[in-house]
Amino acid sequence: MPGDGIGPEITEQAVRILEAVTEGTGLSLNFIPGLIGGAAYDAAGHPFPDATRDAALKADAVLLGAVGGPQYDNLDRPLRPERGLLGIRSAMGLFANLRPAILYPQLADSSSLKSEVVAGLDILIVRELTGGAYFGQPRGIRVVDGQREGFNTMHYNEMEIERIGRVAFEAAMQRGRKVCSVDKANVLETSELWREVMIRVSKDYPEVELSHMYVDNAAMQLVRWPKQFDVIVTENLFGDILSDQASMLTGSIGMLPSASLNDKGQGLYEPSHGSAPDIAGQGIANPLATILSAAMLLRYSFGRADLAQRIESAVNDVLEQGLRTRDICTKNDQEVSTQAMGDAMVAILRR
Ligand SMILES: NC(=O)C1=CN([C@@H]2O[C@H](COP(=O)(O)OP(=O)(O)OC[C@H]3O[C@@H](n4cnc5c(N)ncnc54)[C@H](O)[C@@H]3O)[C@@H](O)[C@H]2O)C=CC1
Ligand SMILES: CC(C)CC(=O)C(=O)O
Ligand SMILES: [Mg+2]
Repeated sequence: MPGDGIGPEITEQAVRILEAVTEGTGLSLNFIPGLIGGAAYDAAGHPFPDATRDAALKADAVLLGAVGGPQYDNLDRPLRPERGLLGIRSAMGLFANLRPAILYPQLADSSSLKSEVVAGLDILIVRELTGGAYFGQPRGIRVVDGQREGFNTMHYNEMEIERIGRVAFEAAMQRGRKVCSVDKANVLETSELWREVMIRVSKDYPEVELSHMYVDNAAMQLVRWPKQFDVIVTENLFGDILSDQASMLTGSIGMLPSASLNDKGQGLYEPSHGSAPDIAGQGIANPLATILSAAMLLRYSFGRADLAQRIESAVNDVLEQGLRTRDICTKNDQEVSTQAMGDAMVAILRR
């Protein structure tokens, strides 16, 4: 599902990479195109058409570009492209969003932070994806005392908190065995319950160290000393914001992939960034976040960690060759287009 803006440019490259890496491996992927976001609104009058829903629910995995654009910003809210994305996340029950922020060593100078602050960075943000203010009812704009007032509702029940907690603790068991739960328990009741449930879940994982941090402090700590974190688990809105922030530790938001998983073994894979209308159609978008999301697709939806690693190692190789899209290009590098980055990746994978 390419979606809008740079979506078609970056998914095109990710599909080429998936085709190249699976060649001759016994895994043959059948790609079914799907409309989502503004592209779906233009073609079918809705950002998440029934045909897209049906195809998504039948698929093993969904690869998605991004949705949204200024031409859609004045549509009624239910018809906006972003609602298509929220719709597919909800329809597939994709409650667990994994956003790994890993610094490829060649990009230490592309980060806005000092290289010693980010060198060796490897953190995983586990973001709850189907609850919180993005989905809470009631919501709307109403008139109160003659004034228009916007309102949203944030709520989380114990089941929702527990299941995302378990995802974070299980992930930590495979990594550095530390979970930092980020909340706003000094102010919000949802966070008070969140913290209580995280402590309860942690009892089942005695090898994992659980800590808690308020979200404002977490935003500061992420740029002060990000390597203190292993796994961060947090609710939907906080995770959305903190993951964009963490992306800059890796050099660019164009490097941050994501996997969104449900409890039926299905997944949706998309870069953490949006449709970047400011650079759409220019052939300069970084396709690596989407390509790394395709690697996550092979790992989580097809059990092919071997193929995922081949893609990740090819990303390392193209960076080693000095190839950079504009967002990660510093003065000694060779700037290449979205397509040329894809070409270089395919050449490495077919070698
Ligand atoms: N998952 C999704 O589909 C998301 C969609 N959006 C939508 O995207 C549209 C634009 O939103 P923004 O806030 O501007 O966020 P954005 O993530 O699209 O762009 C932010 C900045 O990062 C740059 N950027 C993003 N991806 C890049 C890439 N792969 N290579 C190089 N540079 C890249 C953009 O050029 C822009 O300067 C809006 O309509 C928004 O609602 C925003 C976030 C997520
Ligand atoms: C556009 C939003 C629905 C989502 C978002 O910003 C994200 O998932 O990162
Ligand atoms: Mg976001």
